[in-house]
Amino acid sequence: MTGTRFTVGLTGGIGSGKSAVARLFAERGVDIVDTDRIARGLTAPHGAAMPAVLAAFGDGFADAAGALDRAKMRALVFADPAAKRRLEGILHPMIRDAVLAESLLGTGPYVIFDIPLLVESGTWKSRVDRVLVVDCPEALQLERVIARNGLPEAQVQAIMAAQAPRQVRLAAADDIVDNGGAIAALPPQIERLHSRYLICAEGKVRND
Ligand SMILES: CC(C)(COP(=O)(O)OP(=O)(O)OC[C@H]1O[C@@H](n2cnc3c(N)ncnc32)[C@H](O)[C@@H]1O)[C@@H](O)C(=O)NCCC(=O)NCCS
Ligand SMILES: Nc1ncnc2c1ncn2[C@@H]1O[C@H](COP(=O)(O)OP(=O)(O)OP(=O)(O)O)[C@@H](O)[C@H]1O
Repeated sequence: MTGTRFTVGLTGGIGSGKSAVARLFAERGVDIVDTDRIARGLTAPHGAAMPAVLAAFGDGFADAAGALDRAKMRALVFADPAAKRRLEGILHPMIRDAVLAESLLGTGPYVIFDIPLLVESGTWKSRVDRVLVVDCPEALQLERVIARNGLPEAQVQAIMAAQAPRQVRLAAADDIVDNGGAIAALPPQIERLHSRYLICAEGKVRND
């Protein structure tokens, strides 16, 4: 990637700790572009994707306020790969455009794209300078998501089955954050990575 700021693609399976890691970079002044946040905005009441989503899936997928009924859509797409492809076909191009637009706005030393599906989607790898994977054992992902969302174990398993396996994601990593331990183990790892990324960002500015 040339002509843009140094960009890190942050990824990891559901519940691996991407948001916790992104927060620590944000505290250090790094710009974060979060695709889950963008996707939620697109499917909020009057969100830009809602007309296309309802045309494809039916008005029954909107709640009373006109937002996406997320629980209903979650139950559908993680049980029906064709429906998942249809939803992604609507949302992913809109998410991609919004990410690239938002990345131009920040003023931090570099930018992190928080993209759960970076490894799966194929389109992002060439748009980031480094891939940072947040890793933890799958049993911990399961435990943390159930504790956070109260989702049934089978539904979390279905979401994990729709994502790249841990080893495939790790094979795509330039850098890895180990989140298999306590939250307190994160800051020293983020501090080390941040120091290195600042040097990379500086180098990129000089070479541009
Ligand atoms: C299916 C939806 C409605 C479920 O909403 P819900 O509020 O339960 O989940 P939320 O959006 O907070 O996502 C939570 C996590 O689910 C996983 N996930 C979401 N979408 C997908 C997907 N298409 N494939 C695999 N995993 C996914 C990610 O790990 C994500 O971090 C929602 O995730 C959605 O609109 N997904 C399609 C858009 C998409 O692919 N988003 C991923 C970021 S690009
Ligand atoms: N090291 C840890 N120890 C205990 N709990 C943790 C740890 N890291 C994260 N968590 C908790 O696990 C849950 C998932 O973490 P987080 O939301 O950061 O993951 P995520 O990868 O962003 O998830 P998603 O893919 O669903 O957006 C949160 O409730 C978070 O507080």
